[in-house]
Amino acid sequence: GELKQDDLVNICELGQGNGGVVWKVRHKPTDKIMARKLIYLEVKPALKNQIIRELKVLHQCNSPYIVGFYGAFAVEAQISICMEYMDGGSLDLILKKVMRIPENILGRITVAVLRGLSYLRERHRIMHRDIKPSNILVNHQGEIKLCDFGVSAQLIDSTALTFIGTRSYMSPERLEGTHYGVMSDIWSLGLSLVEMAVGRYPIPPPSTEDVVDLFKEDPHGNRPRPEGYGSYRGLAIFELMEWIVNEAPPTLPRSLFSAEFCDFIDRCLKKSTSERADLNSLLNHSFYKRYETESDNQDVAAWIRQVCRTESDGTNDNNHRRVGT
Ligand SMILES: O=C(NOCCO)c1oc2ccncc2c1Nc1ccc(C2CC2)cc1F
Ligand SMILES: [Mg+2]
Repeated sequence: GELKQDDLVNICELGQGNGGVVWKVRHKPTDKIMARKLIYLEVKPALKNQIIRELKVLHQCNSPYIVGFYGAFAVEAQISICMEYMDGGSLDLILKKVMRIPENILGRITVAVLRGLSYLRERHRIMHRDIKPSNILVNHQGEIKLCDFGVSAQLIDSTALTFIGTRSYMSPERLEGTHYGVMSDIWSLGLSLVEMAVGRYPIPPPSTEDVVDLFKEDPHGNRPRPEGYGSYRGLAIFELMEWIVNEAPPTLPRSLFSAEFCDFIDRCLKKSTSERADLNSLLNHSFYKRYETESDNQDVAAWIRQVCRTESDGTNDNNHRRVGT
């Protein structure tokens, strides 16, 4: 049945994004645990009703690579989107716990994201529009799913001016304001994979010695980052956008990653959309092929357990307050 505010009980806050806050809630009538995203919007009632109507299309969004949807409703100026609770959290939070994500896990993430993007395009004729680590969620079953994609055209329009993130995963063509499409999602995937592989936002690109430093402590990347690690002073958002449009794209150091992974990244991060790989060619790339055969999620499930164990049972010193990156 329809979800409504009075049936939801807050358990704890899961996170604050630009423009939205997410709560872990319990739906009393069904006792189901959900994630409830609240988006504050001051729009005329007619537009709010249109957004809710467009969000209800999410009931038809059923894929192992897309976060489940329970319902959407509005109370005053708050839009609520109730979705599947993913108990492993988002990859940006995971990245804060570990130094970086190993290549084999990044391969499984790549399979899930490409299959999720294909599903959204083939079955719903939409692109994601906001691929980045915080919009890729995992759970203890080892499942990897996408959320926060542009299913409601009116919500896109109503938030276009406010939802500019602090660090941009936007493609050069999108920053230049020219036409863009799913090719822009491919750029964002490439940039997100480099960030998760190296352990810091990759623009401006870390120098070779920076990368060697990032890797020298612990080649396996399981030890959590020491205090203050990665808190390099990034560029201001406008400098960053200029860099993305004018400078060469980041690449992976060939000495630390497989040739297939490096090639996959290079094809995602072509600045010119005509040279950039499209979804179908990536689904035939050797890096994707290497990981698409995995029949179960046990490798990811084991890694998530390990990552969450290092955080919970305090087997190392990463329980101190973390320096904001
Ligand atoms: O959250 C959004 N942006 O995050 C910035 C604020 O933190 C967002 O931006 C949109 C634009 C257009 N239509 C939808 C959304 C949508 N939210 C959304 C989309 C799909 C799902 C699926 C159930 C998994 C859940 C969502 F919360
Ligand atoms: Mg998000």
